[in-house]
Amino acid sequence: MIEFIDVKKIYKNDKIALSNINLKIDKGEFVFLIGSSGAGKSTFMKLLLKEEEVTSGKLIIDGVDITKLPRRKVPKLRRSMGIVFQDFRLLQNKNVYDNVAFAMEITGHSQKEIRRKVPSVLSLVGLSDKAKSYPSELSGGEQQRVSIARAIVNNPSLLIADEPTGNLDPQTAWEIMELLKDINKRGTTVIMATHAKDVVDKLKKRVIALEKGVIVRDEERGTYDE
Ligand SMILES: Nc1ncnc2c1ncn2[C@@H]1O[C@H](COP(=O)(O)OP(=O)(O)OP(=O)(O)O)[C@@H](O)[C@H]1O
Repeated sequence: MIEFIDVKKIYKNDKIALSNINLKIDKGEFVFLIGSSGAGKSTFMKLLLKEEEVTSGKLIIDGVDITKLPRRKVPKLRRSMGIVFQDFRLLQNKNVYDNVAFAMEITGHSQKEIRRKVPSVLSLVGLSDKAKSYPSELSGGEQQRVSIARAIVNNPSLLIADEPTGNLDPQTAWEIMELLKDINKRGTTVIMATHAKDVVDKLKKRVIALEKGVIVRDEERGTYDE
């Protein structure tokens, strides 16, 4: 469970990126984070990842206030989260299998565990036949599937997706949304920042709308516009 209590984020240049953020996200929820450019969506996600520090307030994840978490415990926090970006961010010199395997290697898994887990995750995202392909040989949708496989291979409890369909054509975007829905059904909490009105309107999940750093709307089964 995630809880923001009076969270404020002011960047070093005095820019107030988020203020008065109070919300709870239960385990297993699917949440869309919407808002125009500069509204604070990326900042919201960076605070969860502890890539940026909260200026004031508390941010509690599974009972721990991460604003007080010592540096040495940050890697463990990040291991409990998977992250997917709009631009995929795959390692171009590694094939599909190795891109996913690498995420397990850097978190200290054995080769035996890797050989067991990577094929099952590639199968889950529908890429078993592309294991030996390099990112440059894949379509955008396939590259996003690899990045999702990499994000979930360590069984994170939270998946953070920053505009995951932003670079994809509408049909491919829907396929990626189906995959994210599947992953959510298996118990992973999903927080997805998006500008994709059609996706938000169709899925009818919780919608948290930010405007100039404050929450202006928080609706169960919400839509993109009010
Ligand atoms: N490192 C930084 N230093 C100073 N100001 C920043 C920094 N990062 C973001 N900001 C500012 O904080 C505000 C919120 O930015 P943020 O990136 O969270 O918005 P966003 O909703 O994710 O936008 P987009 O949809 O364009 O990604 C903006 O005014 C931005 O200029």
